[in-house]
Amino acid sequence: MTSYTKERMKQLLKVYFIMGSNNNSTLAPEIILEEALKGGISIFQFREKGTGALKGAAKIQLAKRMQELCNQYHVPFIVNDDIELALALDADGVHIGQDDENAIKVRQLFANKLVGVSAHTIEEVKEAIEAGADYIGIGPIYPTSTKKDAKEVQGTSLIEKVKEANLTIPIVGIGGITAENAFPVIQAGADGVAIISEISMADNPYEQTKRLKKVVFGQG
Ligand SMILES: Cc1ncc(COP(=O)(O)OP(=O)(O)O)c(N)n1
Ligand SMILES: Cc1nc(C(=O)O)sc1CCOP(=O)(O)O
Ligand SMILES: [Mg+2]
Repeated sequence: MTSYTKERMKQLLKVYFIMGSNNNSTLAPEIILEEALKGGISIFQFREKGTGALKGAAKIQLAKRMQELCNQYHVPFIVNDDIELALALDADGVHIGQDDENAIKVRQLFANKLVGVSAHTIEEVKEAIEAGADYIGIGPIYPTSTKKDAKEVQGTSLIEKVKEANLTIPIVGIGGITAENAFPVIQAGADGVAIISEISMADNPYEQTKRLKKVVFGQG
């Protein structure tokens, strides 16, 4: 664990926005991120992967611009998968999946930073806790077309299992989450929702973020 308490971590997970340069429609990624920041996202993950993803200097430059925006709004900036980039930018943390760098090693490398781990079974959740993860990402909750290699849709079943097992690690649900279907994820026991397309492809990312935030706080 880092210096973030579990309670603080749970607050940060409320509306977790994730994006890269290929998740947008007409607006530029930086514009979308700033609108989402104004709308009240609680944490941001830079996830530059998939068709047409930037590489090399272009990727680093975009990451830096997005990090600067997050800093302006005092929102933690997390890097997906790319440990080297996270270290180079002194990011606030990293998110890794089961096919990425080993969680124990990542925990050591990012001793005072946030480490998020994806989990699809209760065993993976327990392993992530053992490795010292600050939070777990559970998904896909609903069908998603954003991640081509997503696992089978599991609804909220694993979230419920984690709560039944009295495991207190902060949880964020991910995959196909919209303002219309977010509340059951919270009701099942997640601390927040992780979103790509519902915000990044929205006509108005600011309004969409505000809508999601209301739902997560039970005011939707
Ligand atoms: C918050 C959050 N949860 C889960 C994931 C998925 O991570 P992973 O399984 O490593 O897949 P990729 O995102 O790397 O394709 C995530 N990124 N964020
Ligand atoms: C990045 C990611 N991880 C998932 C998982 O199940 O671990 S689903 C997913 C894509 C989330 O995008 P959208 O909000 O557009 O469905
Ligand atoms: Mg990954």
